[in-house]
Amino acid sequence: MKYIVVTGGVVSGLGKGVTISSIGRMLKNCGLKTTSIKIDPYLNTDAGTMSPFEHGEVFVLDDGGEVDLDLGNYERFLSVRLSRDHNITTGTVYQEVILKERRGDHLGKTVQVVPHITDEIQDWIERVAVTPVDGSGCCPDVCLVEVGGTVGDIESMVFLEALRQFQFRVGQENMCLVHVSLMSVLGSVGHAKRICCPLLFWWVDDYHQ
Ligand SMILES: NC(=O)CC[C@H](N)C(=O)O
Repeated sequence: MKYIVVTGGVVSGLGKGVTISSIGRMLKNCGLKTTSIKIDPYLNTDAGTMSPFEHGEVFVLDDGGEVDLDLGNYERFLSVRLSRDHNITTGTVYQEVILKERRGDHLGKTVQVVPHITDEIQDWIERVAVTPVDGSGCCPDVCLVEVGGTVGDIESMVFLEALRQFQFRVGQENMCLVHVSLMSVLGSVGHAKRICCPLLFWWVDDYHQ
C-alpha cells in the first residue's frame, strides 16, 4: 500500500480536495486502484450538525454517514463508494479511544494523546486504507489522505504527529507528501515568503531525514 498525504498551508479553500481527487484520477487512469480518507480536525464527530456555510454542503454516503463535501468529490472522481470510516475527525478518534479506556483496554495505563490518540489515528488509516471501495472486492493500491484545515491549526497537530510517525510504520518509500499552500509574494520584498508555513518545513525536514 502506498500513501499520499495532502496538507494545506496558510489558508483553507485552496483546493486540497480537488488536488487529491485529480491525483487519484490520474493514478486510476494508470491502472492503480485508489481510495481516499478525509481527516477533519474539528471536534464534531461528523459534518451533519454543521451549517453548510461553515464548510460547504454536507455529503451523505451510502451508509448514511454525513461527511465533508470532499468525500463527494473523491467518490465522483475516483468512481468509488466510501463509508463513514473514510472520514476521521478529532471527535471520532477521541470517542474511540475513550470507549476503549472505559472498556478497560488500557487498565493500569495513563491514556495520553501520544501514543494512544496518535496510534488510534494510524491504526484507523491502515485499517480503512485496505477496504475495497470500487466494487471489485480488491484491496486498493494507493490511499490518498487529506488533512483538512491548515498545518498551522493547533487542532491539526495530533494528526500531523500521527502522520509523521506513520512514515516509519509503513516505510518512507511508501509515503509521500503533497502540500497545497499560498506562497505570498509581498510587493516590497519581491519574492515568495516560504516562512508562511514553518510548521510544514519542520515536518518535511523530519520526513527527509
Ligand atoms: N478545521 C477543520 O477541521 C477544517 C475542516 C474542513 N472541512 C476542511 O476540509 O478544511
